[in-house]
Amino acid sequence: MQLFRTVKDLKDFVRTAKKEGKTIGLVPTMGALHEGHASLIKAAAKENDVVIVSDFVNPTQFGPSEDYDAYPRKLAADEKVAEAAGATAIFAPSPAEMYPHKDMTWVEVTGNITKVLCGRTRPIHFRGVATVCTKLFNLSQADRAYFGLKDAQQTEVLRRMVEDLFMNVELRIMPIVRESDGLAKSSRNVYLSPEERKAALILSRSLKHAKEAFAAGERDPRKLVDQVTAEIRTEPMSNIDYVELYGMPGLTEVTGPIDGRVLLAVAVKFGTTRLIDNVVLEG
Ligand SMILES: Nc1ncnc2c1ncn2[C@@H]1O[C@H](COP(=O)(O)OP(=O)(O)OP(=O)(O)O)[C@@H](O)[C@H]1O
Ligand SMILES: CC(C)(CO)[C@@H](O)C(=O)[O-]
Ligand code: BAL
Repeated sequence: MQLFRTVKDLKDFVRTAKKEGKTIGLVPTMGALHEGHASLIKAAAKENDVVIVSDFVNPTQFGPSEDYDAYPRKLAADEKVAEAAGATAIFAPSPAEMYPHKDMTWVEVTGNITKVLCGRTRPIHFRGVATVCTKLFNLSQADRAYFGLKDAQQTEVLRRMVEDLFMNVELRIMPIVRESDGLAKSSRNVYLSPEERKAALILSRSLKHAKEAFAAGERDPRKLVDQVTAEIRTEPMSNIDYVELYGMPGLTEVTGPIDGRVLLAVAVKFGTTRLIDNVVLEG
């Protein structure tokens, strides 16, 4: 597996791969790779000749009081995980490589999809994600790009961007990988104290109960949301940011399903760590 630190080196690699008629899969990440990322890399390796993993903590998607500085950076370990999962190359640029000019060119998806849910507390977040993903799609010339459904709103924002800008990349959305006790794998889990880690299990547990209620016939969005909210509140260490449904009329301004799915999504803080999770109810 090759490591590229510069835009030029990545471009040279991509040019050669394209000349050889190879298909390219891109897995955008912020590093600190875990089994969730590995599942995306494995899927990409199955479907493409070449797999490029980007490993870049993107400054433009963090708000001023967020965890950009604290975010874990582990390139040496990431190289091992990426290679074992089947990556051909890892692209780990500096912020100056990715953002060479002070005067920025932004890509911004407007409308409710970027303003609700995570957009309420992270108002500049999706502009940073859309901008960096556009750069990564252009640099990698990927045929397919792989994202996790854990960041469900992100997948919907990117789907709209790709559609609106006629980008030549197919988005492949993969299921959430969990710890054996149910906690969704996340690079931010390392911030949790042992007590917070235990408390955080309320997310997957309450979502599982909502799925059971939906399977038993519950179709009132308010009741499903209230059920999850009430269960999360039984955990004293939790501090709810949102509990919302996607793709079901009645409760949220986000219209339309995500990738054809009805999802119940949550964002909850445990201490200073904000975790997100969701469950597919239908689709
Ligand atoms: N548990 C998981 N299962 C499947 N995909 C995942 C999982 N965790 C992250 N991903 C996906 O990996 C990609 C890169 O995510 P990122 O590097 O931000 O990791 P993360 O663990 O989600 O970190 P963070 O906790 O900061 O959100 C995204 O498409 C994300 O949805
Ligand atoms: C897609 C992404 C790598 C863009 O920085 C990031 O938002 C993430 O890790 O989900
Ligand atoms: N996985 C989303 C990256 C972020 O929270 O900034």
